[in-house]
Amino acid sequence: MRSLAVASPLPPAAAAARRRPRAFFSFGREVGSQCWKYDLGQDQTLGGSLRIGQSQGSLHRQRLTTLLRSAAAAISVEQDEVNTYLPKGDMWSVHKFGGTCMGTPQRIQSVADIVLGDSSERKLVIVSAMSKVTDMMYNLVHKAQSRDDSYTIALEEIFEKHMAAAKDLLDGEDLARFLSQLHSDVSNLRAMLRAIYIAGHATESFSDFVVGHGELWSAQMLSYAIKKSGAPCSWMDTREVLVVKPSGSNQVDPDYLESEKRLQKWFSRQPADIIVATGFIATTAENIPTTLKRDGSDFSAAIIGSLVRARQVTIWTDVDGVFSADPRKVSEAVILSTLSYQEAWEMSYFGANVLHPCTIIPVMKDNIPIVIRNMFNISAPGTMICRQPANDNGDLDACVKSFATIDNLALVNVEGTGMAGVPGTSSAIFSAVKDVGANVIMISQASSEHSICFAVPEQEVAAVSAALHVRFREALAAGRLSKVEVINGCSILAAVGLRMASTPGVSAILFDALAKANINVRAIAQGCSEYNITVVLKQEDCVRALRAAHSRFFLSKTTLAVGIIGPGLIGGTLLNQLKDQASVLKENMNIDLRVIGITGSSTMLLSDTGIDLTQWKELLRKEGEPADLANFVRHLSDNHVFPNKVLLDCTADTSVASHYYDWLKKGIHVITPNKKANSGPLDRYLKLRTLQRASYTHYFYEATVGAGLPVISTLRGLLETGDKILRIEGIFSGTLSYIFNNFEGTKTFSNVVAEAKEAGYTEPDPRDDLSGTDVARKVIILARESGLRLELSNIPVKSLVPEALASCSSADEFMQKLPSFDEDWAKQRSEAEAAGEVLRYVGVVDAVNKEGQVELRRYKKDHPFAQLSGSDNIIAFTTSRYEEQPLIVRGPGAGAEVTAGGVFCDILRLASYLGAPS
Ligand SMILES: NC(=O)c1ccc[n+]([C@@H]2O[C@H](COP(=O)([O-])OP(=O)(O)OC[C@H]3O[C@@H](n4cnc5c(N)ncnc54)[C@H](O)[C@@H]3O)[C@@H](O)[C@H]2O)c1
Ligand SMILES: N[C@@H](CCO)C(=O)O
Ligand code: NA
Repeated sequence: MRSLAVASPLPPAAAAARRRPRAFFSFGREVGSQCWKYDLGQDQTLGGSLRIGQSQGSLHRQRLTTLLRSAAAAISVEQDEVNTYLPKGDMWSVHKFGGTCMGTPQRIQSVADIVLGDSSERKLVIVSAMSKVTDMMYNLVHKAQSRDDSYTIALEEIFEKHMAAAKDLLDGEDLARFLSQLHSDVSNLRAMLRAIYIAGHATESFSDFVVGHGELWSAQMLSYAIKKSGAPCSWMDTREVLVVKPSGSNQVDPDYLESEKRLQKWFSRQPADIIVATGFIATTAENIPTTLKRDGSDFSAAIIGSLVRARQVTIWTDVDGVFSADPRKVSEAVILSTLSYQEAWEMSYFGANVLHPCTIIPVMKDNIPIVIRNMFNISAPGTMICRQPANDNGDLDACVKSFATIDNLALVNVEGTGMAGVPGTSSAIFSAVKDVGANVIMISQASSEHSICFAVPEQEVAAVSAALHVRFREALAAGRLSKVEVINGCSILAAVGLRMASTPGVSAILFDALAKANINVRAIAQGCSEYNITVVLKQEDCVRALRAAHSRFFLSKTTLAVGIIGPGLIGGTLLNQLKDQASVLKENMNIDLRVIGITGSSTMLLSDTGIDLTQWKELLRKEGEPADLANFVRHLSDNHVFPNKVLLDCTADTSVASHYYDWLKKGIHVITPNKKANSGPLDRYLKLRTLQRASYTHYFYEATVGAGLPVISTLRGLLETGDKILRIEGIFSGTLSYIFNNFEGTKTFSNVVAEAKEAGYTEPDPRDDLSGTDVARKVIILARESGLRLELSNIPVKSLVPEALASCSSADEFMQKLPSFDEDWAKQRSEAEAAGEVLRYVGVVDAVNKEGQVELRRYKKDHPFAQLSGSDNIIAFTTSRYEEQPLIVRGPGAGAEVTAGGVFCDILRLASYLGAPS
């Protein structure tokens, strides 16, 4: 049972007057019931006409109040002395409307409607000045004290603004009353500003007095607007009630006792069910007007909420509630339904636009919930800030409530062997920091005590560093301290959540998300309260880090920004597959793929948020800019919105492939069907793989061998589970497979080659296929994957390109001249046929002898290699485990759809490595 005392003893002087009646009333409310109990004191005689004896029972609050009032009236006790009128407790609901909510007469009317729509018995409404008015008022004072006489015009504008609003909103007597007050206030202000103008100076209290008029006028307008609908409503100048004392720079402490007394007094004079009170302004104990400084109106609402023990304080604003991260930086940020006081506190510290921490203190002590709601979307339930978050579902991911960032910081690192075990070092460091007035945002010291690092705002770091150099001059000279180092360009990312405390694994998830987004963490701090994990990172990584962490904790998508190089046959087909599958991936697998760049060899198309894939070709043609690979890659790596980025190289270009190392180094994942990197110079290949294995950056190339067939993944599976590769043998060329499967005597050789090219099986230049180079590359790729250190030149290759055509300047010329060799080919074919054999072009990785071969062989017609059709590849793995019967992978090994499908599989593999569900 909570005591809700509504009466206070009379002052001793009054109590001493025996003839005067005394009234000690106390009210209590049974938790969970609407029954009010009263106990009307001790056998009191309240004058001749009214006698209330010992009495106890249930009575409705309203009837009791009426009773008390008539008792007071009947015995003609001065109201001040009876002092029993301010009820407290659950009947009160406090609302606060900021400047934006009070921005126009229409909005003020909506505010009135919201207040009237609240069914609470009593309502206390705190309002700010109409939007921009506070700034206009400060500007008035500024102008006047700088002797700029345009202050008179500025004052006139303010007057006009309020007059116009009032005329829109009110009518009749109320309008007249308001306008007359406005006139009189403005003429007082004019006089006061004139004085400031002459003096060339305004004291803080003068300035506070002037500025507070914005709230006075908006409170009056709203109270008249509410009254207009017939509800009894008074307005309150909180300077009569709210007493505060300054406490440090730009801060005040409320005097609750004195404020409560004054509020009682005010209420006993003007009891009303709806009170509209001015936010922001207050008074000192000496009755000098002042303000509540930062976020003052929220603070007013919280203090008054506490004074009346409100059941709830609602802060109305223009957002749906508190977001899990800044929605300008994380588009998937969600509205939180509840937050604990501590969480709100932590978040507001980190600049999340929640509440000023001081706003939480008054309500926290009385356990009053604050609800943040959107007055422009009243269907949104908003965010409730209260003691116990209600939506604890025991889920590890739900431990983090929100993420916040602070930019423009510098880290200071003080390091040296002379610090360990020497008491007073940190005190000396921070007293030097204090002396230059810098604000320390975060501190971290490892237990070895050899270094202390802390973050300060970047603009304060020069002074801090200079002060430390002076303070530690001797220690630095003597080598006890080795350095005072400044690291500029830092940001803080903080994860906030009450339930992180004592839940293992939260930091692991956070750091895993950061590592996967290739973000380097420079410093870490977590207090033992465990509400907050703070990491310091490079400012340029900050938004990406925020998004990576947020998407890992908040069921939002694994977002992958994709850059496609080479929108030719494979690249173009892939783009179409991505277009068709994007929404399914989003829905079913929480993967959000955004193609933010496409570059061909002459034109490129860039987008910050994602290219519309239904018309990528048209957009590339119409809106494309000249291709520039360096700029293209920069576009991707400079994009700080998407945490994960991948470049898809769908060219056959050696020079594009030569950049993979740099891209991986930048933290950009690489996926490709291009064989050039893995079959290029061995040292480069090894360097690339070493880098990739040492980082969280991925490099996938399944489509380089057997197109979409699971060749690389099968080989890896065998190797990783400890199997030993003995031999890999097969038909690795879709083109050559197609050619020999279809070169059966009915068509010429050159015709079949043209068909293979037409079907999209060949390399951009079919000579790469016919020369055996393409097969040799695949053999090299598989050999290296199996651990052999071979160069392309180590593999003897039987070329099918007639020597005379090797020097053709283009693929077209080659195709034109090829028919002149048809006869030779017809001859070779019939010789094989006569022997009951077929021609097949095969590749071999001989892991035992550490060598590879690529050659045209003849096989009996019943050999498995002779049974293929279309562009089939067949790859036989002979291993320790598959020694008798090889493991065989077979199927179409070239062609646009299957190859693009193989690349797509790699993209999804990447997404799943990055945290998408598998
Ligand atoms: N066709 C298949 O069945 C198949 C199968 C597996 C792997 N691959 C590989 O896929 C890759 C693409 O083959 P494709 O058939 O789509 O070739 P393609 O010639 O149709 O497409 C390549 C595209 O890359 C562009 N390009 C070339 N150099 C570029 C550069 N430096 N910068 C930007 N763009 C550039 C070209 O303009 C063209 O649009 C090749 O590496 C190939 O080996 C193809
Ligand atoms: N040109 C290649 C494409 C697949 O890598 C082939 O024919 O096999
Ligand atoms: Na493959």
